[in-house]
Formats: sequence, C-alpha cells, structure tokens
Amino acid sequence: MDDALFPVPASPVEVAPGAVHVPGWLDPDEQRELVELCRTWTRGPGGMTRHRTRGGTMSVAMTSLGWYWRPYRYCAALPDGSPVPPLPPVLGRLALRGLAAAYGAVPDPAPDYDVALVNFYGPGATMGMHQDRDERCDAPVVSVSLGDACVFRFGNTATRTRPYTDVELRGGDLFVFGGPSRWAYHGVPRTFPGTADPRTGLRSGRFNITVRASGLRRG
Ligand SMILES: O=C(O)CCC(=O)C(=O)O
Ligand SMILES: [Fe+2]
Repeated sequence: MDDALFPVPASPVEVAPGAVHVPGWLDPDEQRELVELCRTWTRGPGGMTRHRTRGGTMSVAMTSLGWYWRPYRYCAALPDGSPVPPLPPVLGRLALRGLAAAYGAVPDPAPDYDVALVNFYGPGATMGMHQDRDERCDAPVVSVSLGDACVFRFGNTATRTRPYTDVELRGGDLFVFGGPSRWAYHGVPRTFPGTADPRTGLRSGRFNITVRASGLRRG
C-alpha cells in the first residue's frame, strides 16, 4: 500500500523499558527541512570529522552542535579554539517534541538539551556497539533518522553483546532512550543504501541526529 496516500499514524513501540521507537514520526516536508539544516550544519565551523576512537577511525562522519564532541568528551571550544555556538533552538524543541511523542509527556522540569551529534553514514558506514556516556545527566537521548534505512541494534546496559533487539530505523523515525535504558549499548551494524525517500532531498546516505543533555556548564 502506498503510505503517501494512506499515512499511518505514528504509534510508539517500546523496545526495552524506557526505549521507544516511533516509526514515521516526521512527515517528508519536515524531513526535508532537517536534511537541509544538517547540510548547513555540516558545512559550519565545526565541519565533519571521522574521529579516531579506540576501535579505529570511524566510518561515520560527525558534526557536533552545542558542544564539540571528540573521543571521549565534550569541549566548549572547536579545534580552532573558537567557542562552540549554542545548540540550534530548533533541535531543543525537536527533542522535547520527541519526548512527548515517545513517552506521552515531557517531564517537568524539562531536560536542558544543549548538545546534538549529527552523523552521516555513506555506503558501508556502520557504528559499533557503544554507550552514550560522556553526558553527566540521565535525561533521555532523542534520536531522529533521515535518509537511508538502517539496522539499529539496541542492547542492554551490562554488555555490548546479546541480549539485544534489532530495529529497522527509516527516514523520519524517532527513537528515544531514557530511564532504565539510558546507558544501554547500541550501534548501527548496517544501512540500506538507496532506500531514502527522494522527497526528503537526500538521495543516498543516512543522517542521524541525537540530541542530548550534557549536564555540563559553560565556562
Ligand atoms: O545513527 C544512529 O542511529 C545512532 C547514533 C549513535 O548511537 C550516536 O551518535 O551515539
Ligand atoms: Fe550512541
């Protein structure tokens, strides 16, 4: 069935306690706007970097917003020494909307989302199992996917191996992990090149935006 003619309302699926997948969260227009913003951000002062980590050079190219992430900490300055501009407000709003969609409500007080990592996956790019643990705050991580579909592997807080659940994330999907799942291992073992919806302006590749609360204070 053509889902452009019969839009399926997004309904949340709990993958693990506190980890919620909302398929089809953003419509193609919103996805296109975010794709354009991602392109602008990746051309910005922080650029796009394939960081060198303990596991080798990442196949994913990354831009950070709000704080500059490099393995394994957040920095208030870019590599050239200039201060990192604050998180674009559109991403703070997106994150709170994501919490409402995933959990049915925004906690009070709302988390102070101040950092986002924008990842680009070209053909063959993957991300190994890891925890998002450079934050000093247990606010949920809000993840939005654009472009090609992928396998998102969502595991447990104790090991980078089983038990885990493989979820297919497509462009426009939301995934939020907080509460008991906030420190769970997760990764992207593969993407499906050529599956992006051309209406979103991304013909190949996958962007993923994760919005986080660093729990850090600026200078
Ligand atoms: O690309 C994804 O869906 C996950 C990205 C991720 O885990 C991260 O940026 O820490
Ligand atoms: Fe992560």
